[in-house]
Amino acid sequence: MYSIIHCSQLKMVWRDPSKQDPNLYHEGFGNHVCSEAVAGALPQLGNNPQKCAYGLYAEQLSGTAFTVDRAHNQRTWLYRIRPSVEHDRFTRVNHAYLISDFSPSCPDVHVTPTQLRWDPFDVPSSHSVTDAASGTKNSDGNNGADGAHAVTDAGSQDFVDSLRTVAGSGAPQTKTGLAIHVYGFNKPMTRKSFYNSDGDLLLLPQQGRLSITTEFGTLLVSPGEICVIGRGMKFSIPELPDGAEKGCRGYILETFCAGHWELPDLGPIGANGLANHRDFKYPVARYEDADEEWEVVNKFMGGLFSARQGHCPYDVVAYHGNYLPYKYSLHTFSPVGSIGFDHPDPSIFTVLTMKNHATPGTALADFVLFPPRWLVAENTFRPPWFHRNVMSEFMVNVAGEYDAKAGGFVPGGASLHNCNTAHGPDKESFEKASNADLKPMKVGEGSLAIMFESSLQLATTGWAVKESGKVQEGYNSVWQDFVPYFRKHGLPKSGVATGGEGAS
Ligand SMILES: O=C(O)Cc1cc(O)ccc1O
Ligand SMILES: [Fe+2]
Repeated sequence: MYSIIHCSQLKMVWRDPSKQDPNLYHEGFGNHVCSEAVAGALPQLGNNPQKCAYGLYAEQLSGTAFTVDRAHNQRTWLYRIRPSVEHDRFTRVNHAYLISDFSPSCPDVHVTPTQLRWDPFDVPSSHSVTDAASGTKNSDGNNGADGAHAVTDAGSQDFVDSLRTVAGSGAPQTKTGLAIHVYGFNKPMTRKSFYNSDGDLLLLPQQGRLSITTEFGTLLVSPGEICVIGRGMKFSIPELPDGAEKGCRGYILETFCAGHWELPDLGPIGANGLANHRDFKYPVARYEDADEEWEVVNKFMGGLFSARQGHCPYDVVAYHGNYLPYKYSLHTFSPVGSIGFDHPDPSIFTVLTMKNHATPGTALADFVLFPPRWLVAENTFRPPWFHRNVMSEFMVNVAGEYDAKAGGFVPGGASLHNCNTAHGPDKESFEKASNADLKPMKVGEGSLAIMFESSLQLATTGWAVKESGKVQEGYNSVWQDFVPYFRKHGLPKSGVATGGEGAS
């Protein structure tokens, strides 16, 4: 897991980025990676020689405190054309829909234990030009010291403009909690770079492939894949995919805590299975040496701040380290399941976990997948059972149909079943599954549903439950009028156990 990997494609001093294979990645979750776009750009010894090769500047980006134990310590050394610090002062930019205060008394927040389900959130089409579509607007200034300005024109939106917070808990300032956002953009980020000081971002594209430029190189992330961009890493989405008239939509899980995603322990499953190390892909170094006006937007303590700089921030010629953005194809997940009886807990489908080290076994967040799989369990109600989970469950349908819902949970849509909120199969799915012929059957073919599961209670935003207009008002009616079959057995209206005769 902690081996050093060198980019094997280095045959000459410099590689032409236009000829770069878009499928060239380093592989292996948690690896220390060495990558050079110019041979010899990495120091032969140490991290910060008196003079770096090619006159590059050495810069360390840490992802954990310097003192974190070796197994969890993350940092990367960047060798770049200019140091990142060469930028102007930050000015405050208001963003109307990015929320980071989830206390129940906050006016932007709407708290309810009721089951919630959303139709797909809107994505502006390539020609939409309404004011309302713009997520960012001028602020009144910030403490008088920094001026304020808008970062976007009204109308079409880029990735940053389009961010809308749906739900969350905790606060970035104290590095506790998480937020769930949705994006829907139709405009490239032109000479605009973004980094998040509030936490790691797990991006789940649902519509439209993302071409993500990062300081470490490029990641192409299609629906069916996820990517993780760590706290402090700069990135841009500078182009729209071919045929992107419908725009790009996806969900983001932002984790505020100081830790990072880990592969779950496998326990008795053994050394292999679920998400395998080698299927995690890291970008290869790639740089632009350009003196041009760039805007760097930083999300910091829940707010957006913007600074200008006169050079392209993607000027990293070489890097080595283990604090890196990465992508993962959900199609490479190797599921395990019940081959006897009973429907197992969905923790068997955990792709990545964000551990809460204060409460072992109870994750701040788990990223869970419902992959295509065979169901063979005998004498079993095979879909998810009725349950009241102590963890909160935010689900997204990326594609196809989810087996516990007979409709309504549509691709691009989402649902939230909060801490202790009862849910499970709807009436139609219950009747169908409890009378089904239990032949081996494949579920989930061509479909993809995921869950952000959290030990925290999740507050929803006013935008998500009201302004967006996407909440399905009648959702909870799918669980009404279950037949009380018990009554067909002619038993008395009340009863009581007589003693310990049933104890095991
Ligand atoms: O509620 C859901 O659909 C998610 C889920 C799936 C499952 O198989 C078991 C429990 C669970 O919460
Ligand atoms: Fe559930």
